[in-house]
Amino acid sequence: MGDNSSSQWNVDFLRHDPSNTASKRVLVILNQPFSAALLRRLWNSTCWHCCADGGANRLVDTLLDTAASYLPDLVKGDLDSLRPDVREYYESKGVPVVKDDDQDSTDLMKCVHEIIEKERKERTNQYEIIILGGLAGRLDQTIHTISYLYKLRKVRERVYAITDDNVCWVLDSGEHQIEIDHTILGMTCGLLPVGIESTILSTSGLRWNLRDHSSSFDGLVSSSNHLVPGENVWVKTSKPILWTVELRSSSRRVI
Ligand SMILES: Nc1ncnc2c1ncn2[C@@H]1O[C@H](COP(=O)(O)OP(=O)(O)OP(=O)(O)O)[C@@H](O)[C@H]1O
Ligand SMILES: Cc1ncc(C[n+]2csc(CCO)c2C)c(N)n1
Repeated sequence: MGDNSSSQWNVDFLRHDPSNTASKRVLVILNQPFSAALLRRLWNSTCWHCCADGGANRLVDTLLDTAASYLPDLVKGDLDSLRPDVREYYESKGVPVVKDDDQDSTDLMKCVHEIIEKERKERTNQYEIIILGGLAGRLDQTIHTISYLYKLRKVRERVYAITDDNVCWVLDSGEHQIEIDHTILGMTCGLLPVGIESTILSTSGLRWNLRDHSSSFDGLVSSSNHLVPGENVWVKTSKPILWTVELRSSSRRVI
């Protein structure tokens, strides 16, 4: 959380056997397409599940006749996208559907506020937050998701955004060890200097490494970089930077 410390990262929440760590994570489902395979993996590695408004439509439409086995703990938002049939379905199953009309915060923000409230009530440590969706589709929403990752990094340890194609999170200023599971992650990755003037980057474990090199949005942007088989990644950055890595296409299909 912005203290220039050294952090360890992994994507254990994408593994098949994460049940021992599910209790520390929560899932926010946005209104964007996702595969049933990805949803099931994330569901099993999280202990609380919230749909942002039309995210509930996606859940029902993706799970079809297995929807009753994956009931969310909450549907929250301004509810302008939630279909009446989906609302009726979840209400009939006892799922709380909560309308929040605030026009200065997005449905994603409304869900995160619920997580903060949950932590306050439980007097528990912070949950890790997995955001499903929000990285494609409307550009304003996509940029909002990334901006929110940046804002949340100031107050929370771990927030990830994931789709069938990518997983990304903000690496705060400091050093980062990123454990790479090559059975889950694809080859391509990027270090994207979003929202900062510039950063000084050093890396190892990439095909194209940098050493004390300046990176900025109107200068060097490390896109289309590659992971190296068998290696983990190390990043040192003087300013927060967005780390993104492609998911292996097989992890979208296998449940
Ligand atoms: N086209 C999109 N591209 C990227 N993210 C999206 C898109 N549509 C929705 N989302 C994400 O899903 C959440 C719920 O979306 P929904 O469609 O239900 O409501 P919205 O009215 O589009 O969003 P909001 O009310 O937050 O502006 C949004 O807050 C956003 O994070
Ligand atoms: C400066 C400014 N720009 C845009 C919005 C619009 N807006 C932002 S979040 C939100 C809620 C969507 O469910 C809406 C309508 C605003 N309020 N203030």
